[in-house]
Formats: sequence, C-alpha cells, structure tokens
Amino acid sequence: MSKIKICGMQRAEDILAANKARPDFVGFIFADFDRHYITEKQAREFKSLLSSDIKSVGAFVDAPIDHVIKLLNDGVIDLAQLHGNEDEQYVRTVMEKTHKPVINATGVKKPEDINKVISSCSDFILLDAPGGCTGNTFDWNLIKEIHRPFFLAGGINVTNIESAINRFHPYSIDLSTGAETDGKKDPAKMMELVKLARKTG
Ligand SMILES: O=C(O)c1ccccc1N[C@@H]1O[C@H](COP(=O)(O)O)[C@@H](O)[C@H]1O
Repeated sequence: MSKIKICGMQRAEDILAANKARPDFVGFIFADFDRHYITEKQAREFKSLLSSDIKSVGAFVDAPIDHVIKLLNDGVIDLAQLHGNEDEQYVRTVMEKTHKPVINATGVKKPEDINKVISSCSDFILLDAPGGCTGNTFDWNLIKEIHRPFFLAGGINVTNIESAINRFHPYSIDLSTGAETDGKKDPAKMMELVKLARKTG
C-alpha cells in the first residue's frame, strides 16, 4: 500500500488536523526562503503535538549539514528530505551520523534528472516537479522502471492521487499544495487525500 506524506505544516492547527487525518508522514520545511519555512522552535512544538504514529520529515535545501544532523539526533524529525543539490558525501554523512532514513529528492524535467538519484546511497529517492512545492506535476512518462522505494511528488491532489498510485505504486505519495485552500492547509482536503490513498493503495 502506498503511504502518504503531507508536507508544509505551518500552524499548530495543521498538526491537529494531521492527527485526525492520519497521514504516514508530515513535512516541516527548513528552507528559510520558502513560504512554508518554520523555525526549529516551531518544529519542536509541532513534534510534541504530533501523534507518535505519524513520522515527521524535515525538508532541507542545501542546509548546513550540522543542522540536519542535530534535528535528526534530537528527534525533532524522524527522516531528512534533501531537496537541493546535496551530493553523495553529504547524504552518506547524514546517514552515518544519525542512523536515520534519508530521502534524496530531484526535480524531474528530463530522464537524466531521475538518473541523478536512482543509485543514490539514500534510503529513498523522491521525484518532484523542479522547484519544490510548485503545485505542478512533471511529465510522468519520464518515470520508467524504478526498482527501489520512491516518493512521488509534484502537483498531486484529489483529482490525480488515485491514478498516481495505480500507475506507479510509489512507496509514498508526497504533496503540499493539493492539501491547501488559499495557501493554508485545509483539514477537509487532508482527510480526503488520506482516505483516497488508503482506498487506492
Ligand atoms: O513544501 C515546500 O514548501 C517545499 C519547499 C522546498 C522544498 C520542498 C518543498 N516541498 C516539497 O514539494 C513537493 C510537493 O509540492 P506540491 O504538492 O507540488 O505543492 C513535495 O516533495 C514536498 O515535500
């Protein structure tokens, strides 16, 4: 069954809505240029409110590696999602110093973009539209045989989540914009998306 991650938690009420909807993962964004950016203090508060059976994923874009390692080792996040140009050495160091799962993300515009991460030493890879949190899908025809667990992201919403799961059977769906109304997480959409993922997976 494909899992589901809802990314970009910004308010305590988003966490309470997640606790009701019960996705497998929620995402905290630590990229300070991004509209979903939260501070370490907020992330600690959100983690304390989050149900223990929902894992927290920290998403980083070329962050100082010590920050990623600290948040993992402090238990603020359970997995790290590397969404920038982090190289294999960076990925390996995070894994060795934390023994926590790492997701290596890539924006997909051409087949070589998938080749960039396909043999990464990370635990998971993540395929997204270039940019992150664009609300756009990428060309799914670029996805050929992938023989490792992967997260599928980019413009997934209530209209296409079922076809994404049925067509690719990803380890997990990952979405942000599709669970929002007017730029804020929408509890009804979160609930519906989790229901569709469970029904389809
Ligand atoms: O969510 C963000 O704001 C974000 C910022 C920087 C890097 C990644 C980010 N999120 C990731 O974006 C995709 C999905 O976005 P959408 O559903 O198309 O809005 C997903 O991988 C999120 O984890």
